Amino acid sequence: MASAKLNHGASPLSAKVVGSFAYLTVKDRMPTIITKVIDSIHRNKNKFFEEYGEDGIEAEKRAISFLSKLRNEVQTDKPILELTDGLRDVDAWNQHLQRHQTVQGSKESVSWFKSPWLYVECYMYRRIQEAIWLNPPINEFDVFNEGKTQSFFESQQATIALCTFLETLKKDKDIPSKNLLFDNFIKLLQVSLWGNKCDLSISAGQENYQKDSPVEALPNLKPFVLVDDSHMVWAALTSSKSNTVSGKRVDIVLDNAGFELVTDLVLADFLVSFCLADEIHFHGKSFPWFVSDVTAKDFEWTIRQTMAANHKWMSKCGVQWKKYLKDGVWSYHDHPFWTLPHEFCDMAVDAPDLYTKLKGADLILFKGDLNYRKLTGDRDWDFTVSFDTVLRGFEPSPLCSLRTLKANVQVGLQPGQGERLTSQEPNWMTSGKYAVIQFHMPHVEQ
Ligand SMILES: O=P(O)(O)OC[C@@]1(O)O[C@H](CO)[C@@H](O)[C@@H]1O
Ligand SMILES: [Mn+2]
Repeated sequence: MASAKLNHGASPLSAKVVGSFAYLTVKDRMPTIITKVIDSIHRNKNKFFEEYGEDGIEAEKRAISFLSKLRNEVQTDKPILELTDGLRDVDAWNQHLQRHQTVQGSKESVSWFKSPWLYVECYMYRRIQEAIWLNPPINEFDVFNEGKTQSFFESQQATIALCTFLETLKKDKDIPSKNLLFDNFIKLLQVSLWGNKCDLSISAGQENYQKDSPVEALPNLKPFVLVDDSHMVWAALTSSKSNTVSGKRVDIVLDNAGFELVTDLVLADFLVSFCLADEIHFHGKSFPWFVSDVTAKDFEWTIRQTMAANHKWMSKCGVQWKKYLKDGVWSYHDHPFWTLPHEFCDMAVDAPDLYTKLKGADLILFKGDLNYRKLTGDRDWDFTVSFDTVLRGFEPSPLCSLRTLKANVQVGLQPGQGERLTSQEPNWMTSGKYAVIQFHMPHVEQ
């Protein structure tokens, strides 16, 4: 891996700043998440015994002791350690650690409270994975599975409403006018945007699900969309410039399982059903990540559950999604880069294969807050700096971030807009109440 530039741009958010959201996350929310992981492993003790006998119990104990040690390292601001579990991303992580040690001047200075928040928060999830992975036979256990499945079941009513909305559109035999198609596209894009409100890591695993009809709620949410580039997304999707030989491809870089994933699948179904895309590539995580993020297992499970639902339109959607996958119209991809702590501007150098793959898309939708933090480098940018500027050359294809605000980074606002919000609602950047739809078109012809 070539050396990356850690020093590009404004300073990274960090728990160094006492009282900041990053500080409160490292101090309170991250230890709480580790405690919940320990609880979840402990609750499954009987299951491990049934499956693996005494070996399962021993592994449970060892994993819990790894995790207790990890929690102590966070709480006492210990140096970040090298990974030792031999997984394929170990070198990338350890090289990244060395870069930080070089920049910060010593091994001791790279620690939970002194280093960039983005780095240490990602590292915590990787260490949780290490604790599981190093302890066979429970090494395939998803410590966040219960929360993800619960959030799916608890959003059932909203899922039914959304699937019914989609199937009603499809049933209408008339070819929709371009205006109607646009209106419905905007609706489903916004539903997918607000689906991002339902992540479990911001609430440290507390219940967080969608109860109402997501489409009907949209007009009330409009004032909370601070930047709305959806017209540009539409233009990118409907321009004739795209690759007509192999068809139009939309990539969705997924965020959370549960209701958010349902909103993404419905949007993807709409794009294909109304010929706005010929192919959808979904990108997920290769191990459990940030409490609620989608893994391959979650993706398959969600489609299976949707198919099996006891509701005509919901199960019809599930059957259609399964068929899209079988026919190769939809495909699921994971790449180790998505679970590294790197800013996306380093992708071209640090994961050139993924960057090249993304270049094949006509549009990339980046879901959620963590993807926004990685797009912007999780830095203390001025609110008015442009989205184009902070991407710092990351432009594999036309791209759009659909994100509800849950971290102190926001760019592309009007002069005074951020300051006004700060004076009215001090926690506007972290409450999940506000959102952005931010688009970027590459400067050079792809
Ligand atoms: O990417 P997502 O699921 O929208 O949000 C992830 C998240 O909850 O995790 C961090 C909190 O610890 C924040 O960056 C962010 O709010
Ligand atoms: Mn997430």
